[in-house]
Amino acid sequence: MGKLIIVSNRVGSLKDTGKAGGLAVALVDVLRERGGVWFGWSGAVSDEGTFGEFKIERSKQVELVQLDINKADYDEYYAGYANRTLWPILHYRLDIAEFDRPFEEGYRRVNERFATRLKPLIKPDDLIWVHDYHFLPFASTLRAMGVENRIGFFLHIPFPSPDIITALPRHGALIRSMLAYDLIGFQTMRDRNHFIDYLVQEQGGRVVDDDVVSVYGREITVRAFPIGIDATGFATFPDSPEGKRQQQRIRQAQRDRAQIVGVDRIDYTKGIPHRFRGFERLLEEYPENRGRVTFLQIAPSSRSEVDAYADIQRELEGLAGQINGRFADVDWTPIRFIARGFPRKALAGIYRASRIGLVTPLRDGMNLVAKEYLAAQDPENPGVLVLSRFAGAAEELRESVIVNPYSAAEVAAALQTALQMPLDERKSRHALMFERIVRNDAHNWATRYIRALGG
Ligand SMILES: O=P(O)(O)OC[C@H]1O[C@H](O[C@H]2O[C@H](CO)[C@@H](O)[C@H](O)[C@H]2O)[C@H](O)[C@@H](O)[C@@H]1O
Ligand SMILES: O=c1ccn([C@@H]2O[C@H](COP(=O)(O)OP(=O)(O)O)[C@@H](O)[C@H]2O)c(=O)[nH]1
Repeated sequence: MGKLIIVSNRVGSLKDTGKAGGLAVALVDVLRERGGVWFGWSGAVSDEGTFGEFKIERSKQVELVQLDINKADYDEYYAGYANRTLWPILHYRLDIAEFDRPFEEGYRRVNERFATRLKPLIKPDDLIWVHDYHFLPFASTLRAMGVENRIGFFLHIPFPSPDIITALPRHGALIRSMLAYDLIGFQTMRDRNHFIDYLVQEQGGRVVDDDVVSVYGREITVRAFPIGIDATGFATFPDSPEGKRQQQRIRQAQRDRAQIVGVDRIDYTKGIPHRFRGFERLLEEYPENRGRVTFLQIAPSSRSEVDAYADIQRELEGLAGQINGRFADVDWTPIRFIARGFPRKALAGIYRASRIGLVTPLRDGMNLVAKEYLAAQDPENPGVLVLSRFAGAAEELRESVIVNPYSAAEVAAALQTALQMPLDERKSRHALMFERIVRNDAHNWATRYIRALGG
């Protein structure tokens, strides 16, 4: 059995700092089991860029191998084609995407340089697993260099219908380059079906078997693999010292008030302003909640060099101020908006102390916060997850209160339902979903994918 090579823009960590997400931890576990390499960007920008020395971290049979990129790569690849063109289009936001950025510019250059640097590390039996929209053409670049290994791809973000994806200039060339993969995985059946529709409608593909599409003489497996978290591990976090400390702080400050919590990177896909308006509508239409319910939004900044991200924080500060100005009382502040991140053990305590987890993206590949909120609940007295129908997680978490995030009235009604939900119903909904996220945890997800790839 050859080693596993994981390629992704962000690379996990071998140190258990508690900061790494469940996904990073799960992938490191899988690498530890069979030995392997995790290859990607170091997160640093330097003059040598991809021509510089590898930054290597080793532990037993796992190696993290990382490269810098240079300023032009950062602007054209990460902050450029990946996050100004692909990210908005794949999240259905044609209105803010940049259409005049050819992928042949920095995006393809960085893919080619990373592939060139990876090539000498590849042995004939190795399995290669490439992640996310930063590296769509990676396999085709490797194939052009003569690499014949099994290569799989997993897309962490949505894949929209052909109507939308065909608005991407030169979509045909870019997506044809993905046909060099042997297995292409998506978060949901919806994304998988859109991709197959695209291959059939735009590239002359033919579905030959359940998950197999024949296109340009190749047979590619296209399947949904909804990503999981380390649910049993995360369930212990509220009882960690940091988790307990946060619960205590909230309970002291909130006394018997019900807390609603939202946790998201500041991103226009997450629907945070819509969510604020939904909470405002709750206070308007169900006035019995005034003085008795609070909303805490945690929102670390993200990709702030990209214009579409720059103004969201200011917009949220304005909205929170407006809503607080309108409803606050001397002893009650309706919205607390915190524009920075928290470690995951602290988040777990915050989730446990919150009566509602409010997860309302306008589009999201999966949304791990939804799963973490459930994992952190006390099974004997769980809170309620209010979840957007447009999060990938909604395909699995059917017992949450599902909402249309665009409708403030619907969000307000869902919050009211959640606030009034009897204990028995909360327990039964939570038990069903918790059992499901334990069964499909991050480790099972990775193992299933690798098996499907032939590992
Ligand atoms: O690396 P950044 O630019 O700082 O962004 C953070 C990550 O955002 C995206 O996350 C996605 O993956 C999650 C796990 O599968 C999924 O739950 C979520 O819905 C997605 O948005 C992005 O896909 C990652 O590559 C980024 O590292
Ligand atoms: O202050 C924060 C906010 C978020 N997260 C973590 O960031 C991840 C967010 O993943 P999700 O799939 O919800 O969205 P993404 O940001 O990947 O689009 C989750 O594991 C969160 O626990 C965190 O550690 N601290």
